[in-house]
Amino acid sequence: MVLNPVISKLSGKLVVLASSSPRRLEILRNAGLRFEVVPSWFKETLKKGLFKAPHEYAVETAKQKALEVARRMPIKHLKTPDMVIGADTIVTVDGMILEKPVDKQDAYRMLSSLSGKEHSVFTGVAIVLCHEKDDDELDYQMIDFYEETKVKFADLSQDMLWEYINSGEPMDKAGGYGIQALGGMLVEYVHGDFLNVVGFPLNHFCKQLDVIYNHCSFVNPETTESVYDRHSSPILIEQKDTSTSIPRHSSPSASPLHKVCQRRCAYKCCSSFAKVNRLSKQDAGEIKLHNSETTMLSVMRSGDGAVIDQTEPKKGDLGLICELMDGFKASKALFTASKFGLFDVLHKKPGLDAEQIAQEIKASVKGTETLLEACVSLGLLKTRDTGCPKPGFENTDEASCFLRSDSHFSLHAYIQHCNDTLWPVFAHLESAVREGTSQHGKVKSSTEICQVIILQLRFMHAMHSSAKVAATAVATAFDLSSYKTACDVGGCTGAIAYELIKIHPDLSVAVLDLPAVVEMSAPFQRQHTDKRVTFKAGDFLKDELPKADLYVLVRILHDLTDEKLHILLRRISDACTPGCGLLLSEIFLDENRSGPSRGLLQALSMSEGKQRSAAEYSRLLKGHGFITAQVKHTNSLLDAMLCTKA
Ligand SMILES: O=c1[nH]cc([C@@H]2O[C@H](COP(=O)(O)OP(=O)(O)OP(=O)(O)O)[C@@H](O)[C@H]2O)c(=O)[nH]1
Repeated sequence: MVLNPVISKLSGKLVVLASSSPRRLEILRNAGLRFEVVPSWFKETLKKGLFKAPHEYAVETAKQKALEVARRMPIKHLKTPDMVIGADTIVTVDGMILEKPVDKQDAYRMLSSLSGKEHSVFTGVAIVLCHEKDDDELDYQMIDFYEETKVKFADLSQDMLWEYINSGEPMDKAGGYGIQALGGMLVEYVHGDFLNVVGFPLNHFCKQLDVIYNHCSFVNPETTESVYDRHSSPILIEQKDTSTSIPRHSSPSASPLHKVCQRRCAYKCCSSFAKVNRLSKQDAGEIKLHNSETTMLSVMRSGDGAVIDQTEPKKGDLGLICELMDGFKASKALFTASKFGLFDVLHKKPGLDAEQIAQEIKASVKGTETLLEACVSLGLLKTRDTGCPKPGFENTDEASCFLRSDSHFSLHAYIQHCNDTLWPVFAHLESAVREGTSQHGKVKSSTEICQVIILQLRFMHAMHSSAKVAATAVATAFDLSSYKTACDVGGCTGAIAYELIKIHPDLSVAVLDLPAVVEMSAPFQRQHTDKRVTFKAGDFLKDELPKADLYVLVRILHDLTDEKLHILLRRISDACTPGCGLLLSEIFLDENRSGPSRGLLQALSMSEGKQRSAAEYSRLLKGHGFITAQVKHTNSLLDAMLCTKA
């Protein structure tokens, strides 16, 4: 028998606490909840500056912790949980967010900033409701909320502070104190939920369970039907079209588009608001559930059921517009840092200060300082306390992984391509839109002919680097064990081919590309000794295609005119016998063409071709005798589709 009947609704379900915090475990165990503990591997590195309010940071971190476990469990633990709970506790004082101290000095800095003052403790909580799917994708709904508690600290003397720090208690606790133990002695008063300070707002959590299990029937992921309160209490849901595919390991970037489609919420949370997100198997579609206190939208339905959006301006909208207005500045800051080799310098010598970095990259100190600060704000660099007045700088994990020129997944060359080729093309976007033509010609005409080869090589470097990042997702998208020979049509440097043979030991791949490309791709193959990848020079629109039982088309079709596209598909179809496969990899647009932004923005600079949805590609291929067997939204740079020749 448990005090809160809602807890009992979870009996028989696989509930997972995505946390290593012993306090959260204890709070939930004491409440009678039965669950497994699977600590999250999500690193708490979200860029705080990107959040409008501190609680949003805590909530987002909680979401990412929970999602990481929800995604990992079916793969690593071979079971899909019914519910995953994630939480993140932070302390805010004087506009700063304090998490767990990294060392004693950090604990001292935190505790002295709290001394004699009132501060806020926020715990963000995420509840992920998972739905098992036939394929290996995960459908889930996300409920998130936060709780705020105010705590006032007494004046703390130096002795007291150090005695407390030396007790060891502060180290694994947000803000550097544990209110439930020795830290309780530092506290003058607490306004709000005590357990929230300890790490988990139990009361609010139970109220949310009540909403989930007693008051709401959630959206059916298959039909995207509306949410209705069983007791007809009005619900307002804002459906956000997050059509941009979100990399499974990254923090979500919400698409700007909002579609309002629901009713009002009767449930009132005490101090916070609740959100319900739904991300389908394409990680698309987000739904927010507001309580009536925070409702800023009024929604009506017209006679034909269409939604009339009477949205009043709200603060969030300005944030979105500012983000878009500044987007080009952020891109250029990344390109510039990359061009100066900043991420390579900081990889070799982490912790350098601005002056030392300026010397290394041969730039002005003032300019370097400004660039470094911008990079920190964008989450590309982080500062390091060197004990000197000037901070040191180091790469974030993302920069280490993708921005160094020598890392395995380096996007350095692709970023240079963005800077040197795409940036000037986008400067002509107005003309491109007005005239409906690509502006590549205009930009290229100013280029010396002798530079063409250098440009071609740079382009190959760019394609190679982005192909390497996408390669694993493409190569692992489907079971290709029944194919023995493949032809990567327009396979350039062989980045995809080498990944394919790595994943599929019985496969050998012939890469077909133009003679000049094959010639220039030699330096990219030096590190590879495997003879299962061969290169054949030829024009895929004219020359004979190598015989294979699997044809691979990665980022080819979107760039071709309709005429060329049909020529190529007809040629591949003619080369195929029944049962042969076609592996197509592109960015697949949503069926309503509302995203993902990566695909739609790329279309703005495309010379001849067209971006398409999976269904559109499927129809095209069907016209050439290929039946689509499987489609995979990989959440990497490219999606994939496997078809069979009928
Ligand atoms: O008074 C107290 N305040 C805070 C705590 C504990 O502090 C940590 C907060 O850190 P976080 O939210 O990042 O959670 P982790 O411990 O790292 O575990 P996760 O696996 O969930 O990331 C939390 O443990 C609080 O309980 C305290 O004990 N007293």
